[in-house]
Amino acid sequence: MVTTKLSKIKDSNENPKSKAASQNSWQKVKIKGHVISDDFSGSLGGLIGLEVLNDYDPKIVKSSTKNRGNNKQDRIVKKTPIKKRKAENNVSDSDSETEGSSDDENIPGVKVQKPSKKAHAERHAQRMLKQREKREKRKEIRRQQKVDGKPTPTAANIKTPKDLKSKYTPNDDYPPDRFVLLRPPSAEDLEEDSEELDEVGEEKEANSDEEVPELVSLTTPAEENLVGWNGLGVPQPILRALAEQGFMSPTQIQTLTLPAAILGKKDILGAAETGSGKTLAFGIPLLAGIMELKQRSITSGIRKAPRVKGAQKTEPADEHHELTPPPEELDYVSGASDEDSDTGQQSGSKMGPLYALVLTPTRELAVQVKNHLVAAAKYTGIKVAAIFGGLAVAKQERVLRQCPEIVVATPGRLWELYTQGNQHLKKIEHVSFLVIDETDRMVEKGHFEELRSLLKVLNADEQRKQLRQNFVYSATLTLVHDLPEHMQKRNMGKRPKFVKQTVDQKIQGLIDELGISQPKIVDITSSQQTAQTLTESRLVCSIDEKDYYLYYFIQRHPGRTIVFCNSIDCVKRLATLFGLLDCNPLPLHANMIQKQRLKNLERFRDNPIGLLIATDVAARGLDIPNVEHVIHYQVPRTSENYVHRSGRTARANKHGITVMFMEPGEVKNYVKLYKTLERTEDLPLFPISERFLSAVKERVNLARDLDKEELKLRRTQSEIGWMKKHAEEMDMIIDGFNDESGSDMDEDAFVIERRRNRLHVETVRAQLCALLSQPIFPKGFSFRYPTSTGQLLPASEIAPTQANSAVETMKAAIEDMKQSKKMRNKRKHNS
Ligand SMILES: Nc1ncnc2c1ncn2[C@@H]1O[C@H](COP(=O)(O)OP(=O)(O)OP(=O)(O)O)[C@@H](O)[C@H]1O
Repeated sequence: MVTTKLSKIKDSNENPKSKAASQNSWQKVKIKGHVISDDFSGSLGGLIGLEVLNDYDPKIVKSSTKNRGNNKQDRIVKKTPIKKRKAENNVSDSDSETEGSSDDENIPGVKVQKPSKKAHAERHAQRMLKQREKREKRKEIRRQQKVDGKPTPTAANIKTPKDLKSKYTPNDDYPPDRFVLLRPPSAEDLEEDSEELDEVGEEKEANSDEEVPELVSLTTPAEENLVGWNGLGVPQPILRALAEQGFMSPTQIQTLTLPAAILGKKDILGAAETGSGKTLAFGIPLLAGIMELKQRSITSGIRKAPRVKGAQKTEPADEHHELTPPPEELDYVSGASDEDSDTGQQSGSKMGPLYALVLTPTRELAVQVKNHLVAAAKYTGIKVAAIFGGLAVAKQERVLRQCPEIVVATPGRLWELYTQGNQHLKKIEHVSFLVIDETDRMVEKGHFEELRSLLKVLNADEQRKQLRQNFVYSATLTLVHDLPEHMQKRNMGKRPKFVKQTVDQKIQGLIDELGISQPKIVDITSSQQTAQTLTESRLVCSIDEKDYYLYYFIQRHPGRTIVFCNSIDCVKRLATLFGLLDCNPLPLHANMIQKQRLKNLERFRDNPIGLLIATDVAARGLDIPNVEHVIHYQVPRTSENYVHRSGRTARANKHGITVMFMEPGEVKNYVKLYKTLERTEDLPLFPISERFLSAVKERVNLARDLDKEELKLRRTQSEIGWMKKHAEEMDMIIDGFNDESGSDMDEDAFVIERRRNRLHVETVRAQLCALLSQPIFPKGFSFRYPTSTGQLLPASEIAPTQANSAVETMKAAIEDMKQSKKMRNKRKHNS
């Protein structure tokens, strides 16, 4: 049983009468069981609610009492009764800047010495004098600022509890800087001594005998918004970096998982829609955990492991890890190589542990996750590196010699380097944090065999496995499939042989496979699986017409667009065709060299009307801002692919649209997908204005023609090249092969044919060029499409600014469909 001041807050909130009564003194109450600190300091970082503690590490409960003497920060935000403040000031007068806490009275051994009236009057006079001087000084500063221009408040100059530490108190026991900033000071405040905060209270105290008001007016609205992160345990340096990126409050998945991950040290299995901020949901706990381990000078094991029978006690790895190469073996020269940028902030020691391993299914995603972590780690000094295939092994080994504390990797390259005996990667055996992003994809059978090998290494030691904190995330973690057809057929008898896997079974399978011990499962995916802000649609056509509709869509609705195909060949063909149509397509598939893949992504990011044509290699995780459209050129093979492809748009609460192109042969796949996603209604049809299709077809047909002719020419060219090469080798001269001029001397039919081909190509290209210079849609064109009642929807129903927006067009069409359905029902009812 512990006495706390928790009751006062509860009382004052709930009952106005008791509020008045309790304002003058804290009510001591007895609470059975665990007590949670209600303050916003201490290792709880502003925890929490009683109910959540059941899930948390017992350390937290202990620390709530341990840190009671250090509750500095709540003074900034809470109202303190003036009489109590007076007593506190008297107590702490000798270390004048330290404001007393009401809790101090409860600390055994603290004696309150009552001063004489005279001494009090003297001190009061001194204080008043000092305040007057300060006021003058402040006025002078403000005058100066008016002349020079005011400093703008930025996240960088937000005053933190740590910043205030030296000014408020010389107490060395001030809690570590893992506290949420509750009331960041304003720019003006930055110019003044934090001592003033006390004095403002004192000044008021001198003038009136009322309560000291909350010191809230010193903040800017932007900084105040950071309060959204309160109570989640996010350390201040991370918070500062988040504020800089404009992340003023957590997303839902972050709110739900961060306390359990940071404060409870729980394993997390998280499922949330695409673009909902899952990367930081695991990124922040990684960084916070590493900061904590560094503070505690421990290199491995973020949490206490339960004792395993028969297992030997694992000694924590020491600070200078034995597997870290000695400095003389390092050939890294600071600033001399481009690997600098790959490890985020690269400075200081090359000796160091590997705290965290993040595994991703694709190389692009590894780079992106690394970048997210580097941005969030800006003020922590934690180094992050990405290791993935397609780049030179030697380069990546150099990166690893700098001992990044977090390694983000694809399983293949990681395993390759590990088995080659890389010294830094050897440390994965006792890594403190493991993240498996896009987990459902990573553990799919037949993929990422290296992951299984890695898991064997990671889980080899039971004790270490228990010490490790695991994070498992995906948008489709809890998506379960119907039984395949052949199993359904075999289930026809009385007793079904096969049963559909449940969500719980799927989760349990993951827990067993990954060796997770203390999971907290958070599933906030909606029943439709895709983002709430996504508008979904489909377009039914023949295979041949798909190119027309794609060109129509791109021309009609300019905007950043990703086109997904099921095969590399399809990507290549479309990239060539749309290149000829001057759409500047950027292909992305697994057969491209890695540098080109990354370059194309960069270009796509930079172009607001960029067109990326990709296989499913780009389906998962890629966070490209403001992708407006996702086109499924072919119906995806799995529901997961549909959800992830579609999730490249409508991210972070932005709006986006997906259009699925469907030819009759793909209906079967569509139905399967529709069932798995538990849809009850067909996807609505995307509206097309037929009157422009002939112009579209003409251009696309010419481009196809040109493509064919160019291919023919390339083939003959390469044939000639081959023959020429062999003729030269044999020292032979073959008529016409050297001729590129088209002179009359050529009688050879082969040469004449070649010249004709070239001429045809040039003619078609000129025709296409002329057509492409004309717009398909006249300037100022307002979209009118046939409604479900067969009439044209008046253009006035779509705002002119939104006339080009595919989302708005689709929304208007959906609305129209609803209206006509209503009308039909009404007519039925009347008749
Ligand atoms: N607290 C926040 N406030 C505002 N934006 C945020 C916040 N956290 C993350 N974001 C932004 O939201 C976007 C999506 O985040 P992220 O890539 O982590 O999504 P995700 O859930 O992992 O998506 P996917 O399932 O597609 O991988 C990113 O641009 C990220 O910077």
